[in-house]
Amino acid sequence: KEVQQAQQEVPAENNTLLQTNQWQFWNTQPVPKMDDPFPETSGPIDVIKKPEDIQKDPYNLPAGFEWCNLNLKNQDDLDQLYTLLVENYVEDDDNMFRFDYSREFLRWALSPPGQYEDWLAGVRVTKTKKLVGFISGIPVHMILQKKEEVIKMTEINFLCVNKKLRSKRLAPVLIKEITRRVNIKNMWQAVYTAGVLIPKPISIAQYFHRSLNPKKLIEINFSSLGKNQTMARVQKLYKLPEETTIKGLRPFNKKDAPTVAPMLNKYLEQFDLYHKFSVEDVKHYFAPVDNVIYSYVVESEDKKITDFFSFYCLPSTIINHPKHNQLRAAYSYYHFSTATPLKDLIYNALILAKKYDFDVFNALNLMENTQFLDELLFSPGDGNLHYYLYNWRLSEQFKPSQLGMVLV
Ligand SMILES: CCCCCCCCCCCCCC(=O)SCCNC(=O)CCNC(=O)[C@H](O)C(C)(C)COP(=O)(O)OP(=O)(O)OC[C@H]1O[C@@H](n2cnc3c(N)ncnc32)[C@H](O)[C@@H]1OP(=O)(O)O
Ligand SMILES: CNCCCN(C)c1ncc(F)c(N2CC(C(=O)NCc3cnc4ccccn34)C2)n1
Repeated sequence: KEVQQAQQEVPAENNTLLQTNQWQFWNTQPVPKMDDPFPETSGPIDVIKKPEDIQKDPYNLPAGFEWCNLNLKNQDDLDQLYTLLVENYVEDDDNMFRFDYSREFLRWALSPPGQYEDWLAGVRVTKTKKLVGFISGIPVHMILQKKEEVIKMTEINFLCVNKKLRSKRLAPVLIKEITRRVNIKNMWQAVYTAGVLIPKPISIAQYFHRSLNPKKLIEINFSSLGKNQTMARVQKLYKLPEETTIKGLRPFNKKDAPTVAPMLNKYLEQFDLYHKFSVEDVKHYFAPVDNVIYSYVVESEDKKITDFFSFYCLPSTIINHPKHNQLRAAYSYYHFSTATPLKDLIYNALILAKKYDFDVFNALNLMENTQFLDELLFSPGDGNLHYYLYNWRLSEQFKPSQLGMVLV
């Protein structure tokens, strides 16, 4: 009571000394505090535990709610997850856009090789069975700085609580429950990203956008006309050829997986954080699926694969716009180059994205992406993507160029 009283008297910005409620949940978790110093060597934060130390039963939910495992092969579960996210998932700060991950996309992103059936954790209203909360984990083999050490961990994503149930501390319960389900599988680390700042980012990447349909982007206020720019001038500036320009460019197919996997892993070795792709992973993640994932290889005269790029399809709902209701966005995913310069590969990705009627092509400034952002006319976005590790303290802050992994 007296703290609240004191906080009222002291202006918010400088009552941090009195701040007793900041990071109330995250301060209980094995993640670095915002102002922790860096240790000599990287390593786990928590005491080493065993699966048998982990509680067997799920965390308690408020009365009237129950846990469920989603099975995305079941159309009804898939519909419920799609509906929860399309109505309640990430929006920009001005609430103009909300992600619209499609059903096909969710099945692709959440059913990789080795997936566990209890890592798609949902919360339902007991009476109506309506899905009102969700969090997902998928298994990944991560390489962290030391090239020979592969850490089996989970990649967490799609944390979502129905808008009507916000600020009831449901997120910590979802996070603790997925942690329990991962620990039981003898895995103790996680990787995740978020637009929000929480303790404690290992790196902060920035979004960049390349206009493909500038007229629509300006109409929906995604972009704006520069002061001495006309619409005609802007459309000319961003115009792309009808056809691709790289000889030997063709869609990736599953038969390429045994060749592409080792080449992709080799390319990613230059970074300090990335995951190792099995041949099965490459088959799953890169087999083209319309309106989900687009992947291409460059094949030389003697049928050798020399280069690879991919982008994923993530539309956004345009909230309350009279003329447009969907922004079609393509996001740069994984690539490698051994013969064709990266900027030529991505230039061809732009040509293909335009051909598939995307409005914008987004990329982060991680991996070697800064090599092409300026030349291919990307502009910096307002979104930052914070990268996080759970239960792992790094010996240094990573620059985005040290990151070799893209989450959807
Ligand atoms: C070893 C295995 C470990 C596995 C787990 C690894 C960790 C995984 C971590 C999750 C990775 C997710 C990756 C993605 O999916 S990032 C995308 C997250 N989803 C959205 O932004 C969708 C729209 N928003 C919502 O649905 C809700 O606002 C959510 C569910 C996000 C919070 O619900 P609500 O707004 O009703 O709040 P609350 O009262 O329940 O809880 C408040 C507490 O929650 C902390 N909070 C708020 N937003 C986030 C966030 N994005 N990551 C982590 N923590 C977050 C907040 O700081 C506060 O804690 P503290 O400040 O008091 O300490
Ligand atoms: C945990 N998963 C990480 C990736 C999720 N991804 C794709 C994402 N995470 C945070 C962002 F900041 C972001 N941005 C793309 C940039 C952008 O396009 N901003 C305008 C915009 C259009 N639609 C939306 C929807 C929500 C937020 C901003 N939006 C900013 N993307």
